[in-house]
Amino acid sequence: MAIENKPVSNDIIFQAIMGSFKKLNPLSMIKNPVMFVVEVGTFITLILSIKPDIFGVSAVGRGYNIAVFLVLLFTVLFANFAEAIAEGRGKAQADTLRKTKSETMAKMRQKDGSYKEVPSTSLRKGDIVRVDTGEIIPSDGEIIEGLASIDESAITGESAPVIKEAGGDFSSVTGGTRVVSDYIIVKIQTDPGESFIDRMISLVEGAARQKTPNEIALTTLLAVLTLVFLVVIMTLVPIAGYLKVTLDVATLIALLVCLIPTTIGGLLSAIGIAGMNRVTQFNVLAMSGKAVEAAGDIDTMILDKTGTITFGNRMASEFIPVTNVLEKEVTLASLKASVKDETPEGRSVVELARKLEVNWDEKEYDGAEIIEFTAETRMSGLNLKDGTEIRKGAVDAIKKYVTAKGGSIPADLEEKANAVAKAGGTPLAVAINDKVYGIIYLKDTVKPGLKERFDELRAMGIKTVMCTGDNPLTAATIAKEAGVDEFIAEAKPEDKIEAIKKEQAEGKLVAMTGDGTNDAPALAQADVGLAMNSGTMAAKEAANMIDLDSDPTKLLSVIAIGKQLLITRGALTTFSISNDIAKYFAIIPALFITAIPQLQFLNVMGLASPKSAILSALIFNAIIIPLLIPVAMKGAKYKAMDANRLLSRNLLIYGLGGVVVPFIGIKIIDMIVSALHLV
Ligand SMILES: Nc1ncnc2c1ncn2[C@@H]1O[C@H](COP(=O)(O)OP(=O)(O)OP(=O)(O)O)[C@@H](O)[C@H]1O
Ligand SMILES: [K+]
Ligand SMILES: [Mg+2]
Repeated sequence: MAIENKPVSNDIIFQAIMGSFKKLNPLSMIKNPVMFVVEVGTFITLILSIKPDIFGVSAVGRGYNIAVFLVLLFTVLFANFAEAIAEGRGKAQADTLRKTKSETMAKMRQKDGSYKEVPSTSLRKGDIVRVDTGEIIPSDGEIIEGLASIDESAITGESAPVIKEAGGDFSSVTGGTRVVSDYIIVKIQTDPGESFIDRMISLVEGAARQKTPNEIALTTLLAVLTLVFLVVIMTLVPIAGYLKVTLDVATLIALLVCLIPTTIGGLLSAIGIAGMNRVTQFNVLAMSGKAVEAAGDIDTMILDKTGTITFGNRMASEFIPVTNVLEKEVTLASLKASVKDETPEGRSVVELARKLEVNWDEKEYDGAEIIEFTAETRMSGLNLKDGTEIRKGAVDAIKKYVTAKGGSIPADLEEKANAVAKAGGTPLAVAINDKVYGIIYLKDTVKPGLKERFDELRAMGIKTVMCTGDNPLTAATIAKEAGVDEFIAEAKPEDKIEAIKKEQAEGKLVAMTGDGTNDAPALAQADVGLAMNSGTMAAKEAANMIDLDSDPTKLLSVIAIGKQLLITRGALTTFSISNDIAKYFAIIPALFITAIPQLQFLNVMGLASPKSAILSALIFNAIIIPLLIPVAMKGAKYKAMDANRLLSRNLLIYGLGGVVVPFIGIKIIDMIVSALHLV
C-alpha cells in the first residue's frame, strides 16, 4: 500500500529532532509570530548568561539567566519538534511514493507509425505510447485504443486489478501503474514533473501546503494577543519600581513568555499538517487544507449517479422490442446504433448483439457519419450515406428526435422503458429514422453499504442529492436503493452546476462527488469537489480531493476529519489561553510578596521563592507543548454530536482544564526545583 498508517518510526523522530534545530533559523521562525518573540527572548537571555550586567546592575546571578535561557531554548525547540514530527509522516510517505516512480522505458509512436523506446521522463503532453502486458504505464494519459486490466496498487493500495478502456469514464490511466493483461495505446496528458504521482508526493510532503484562511485568522489573533501582553509586561516595570521591587530583564522575558499563547502558537501548524495526514491515511488526496476545513462545515452533498453511486459499468443485458417489432429487429437496430460507439455502453451493446448472433454487413456503414455520444444530446448513432439516421439514447431524447421527424411514439414504449427504470436499469430507446424499435436495458449495480453511510450523513444534518443524466424513474429507484434524500434526473452538466449554485446562494457549503468529464465543471464549482480515482483526468483535475478507493461515502470520513481539525484547533486555543491566565495568577503574587507581605493570602500556591515560581511556570510552559503533541497529531476526541453540545463539552474540558492544570503542574515543578536547589 502506498499510503499507510505506519507508527512513527525512530528514523522519523531522529529527522524531527534535526529539523527542530534547523527550524531555529529566524527567517523561517518569523512566520510564527508567537514563537518568534520567544526566540528573541532566548537570544537576549543568552547574552545575559554571558554578560549578566549588560542592561545594568542585576540582582540575579548568572545561573538564573542560564536557566531561563535553557528553558526558553527548549520551548522553541519543542514547538519546532511538533511541526517537524507532523511533517515527518508525510515525508516518509513521499519517500515510499518516490520508489514507485522509478524511471521506466516507454514505447513511443513515431511519425511513421512505428514504436521507439524512449525514457519515460522524456514524454510530453500529446505523445502516444503503447503499453503491453506486464509493463508499467510511463505517465498519466487517456486510453485511445484498447482495453486492459490494470494493477493500480502502487497508488491506491488496492490489489484487485481494474478494467480500463478507451471512451467513457474509465479511460484515464496513471503513470506508475501496471498493465496485467492485454495492451493499450495511451495518449500522454501530462508533462514531466506534473504527473499524478508527482502531485501526490508534493501533497503528502506538505511542500505545497498553504495556511488556510482559518489558520491565518488565528495566527493574526495570536500575534495581537502577544502584542497586548508585551504592553502588559512593560507597564509592570513602573509599577514594580514604585513598589521597590526590581524585575530583572530575564524575569520580564520569562513572564512575557508565560503569558503569550505559546502552547497554541507552538502546536498550530502541527495541527494543520496532522489533519492533512489523517485525510491521506483514508486514501484521500486533499489538494488544500482549505478543502478539508470546508468539508468540516458541509451542509449539502451532491452526487453523480453512474460511477459514483453505482459501479458505473452499465452493460446492455436485454433488447426489448415494442409491439409489431421482432426481437431480432430491435437487436439489429441497436447494433447499428452502436457499431461506432466507443463508450463502454456502446461496446456492451455490440457485444450482446453479436452474442445473440446478429450481424451487420460492414459494407453498409462504409462512409457513414458517426454521431458520438454527448452528455448534452444524450444520444449516439450513425448517419448512413443513403440518408438513413440511426439513433439510440435516453428515452425522452429519442422521443423528441422521432417526433421532430414526424414519427409516432409506439403506445407501449413508455411502459417498457418504465419497467427497466423501475428495476433501477437505464433504458435506451432505439430508432431508425422516424421509427422507434424498442429499448436497450442497461444494467448497473449500486455500490454496497451506501445506505448506512447516507443515514449517518443525515444524522449530522447533511442533505444528500443525487444528480443524474438518467430518467426520473431510474433515478428514483437508485435514489431509494442508495438512500439519498433527494434526486435530480435528466440533468445536463450545466444543471449540476445550477444545483450547486442554488444551494450556495442559500449560504450553504456544498460538496460534490463525481467521476465523469461532464462532472468536472460541477466539481470545480463546489466548495469540496471529490473525484473518484476511477474517473476521468478532467474530473480529477477539477476536483480539490481525489478518493483513491472511488468510494463516494469517503466524504463522510473527510467531513469528520475536517470537523475534528476545527475542534482540535479551537480546543487547544482555549486550553492555551486559559492556561496563560492561570499562570499569571500563579506567579504575580509570588513576585510581589516580598515587597507587600499583605499579598500573602493571594499566594495560595505557596511557591518556594519568586525565582523558583518564575522558573517553574516557565518550565511548565515549555513541557506542556510536547505533552500536547499527541492531541495535536491525533486530533481532539470527536463524536458525531450536535455542534452546540460539542462546544460546551470542549469549553468545559479544555477551558476548565486549562485553568486547573497549571496550578498543579507549577506546584509540582516548584517542589522539585526548590528541593534540588536549582535557584
Ligand atoms: N453511449 C450512449 N449512447 C446513447 N445514449 C447514452 C449513452 N450513454 C448514456 N446514454 C444516455 O445518456 C444519459 C446521460 O448519460 P451520462 O453518462 O452523461 O449521465 P450523467 O449525466 O453522467 O449522469 P450519471 O453519471 O449520474 O448517470 C444516460 O442516462 C443515458 O440515457
Ligand atoms: K505561554
Ligand atoms: Mg457520469
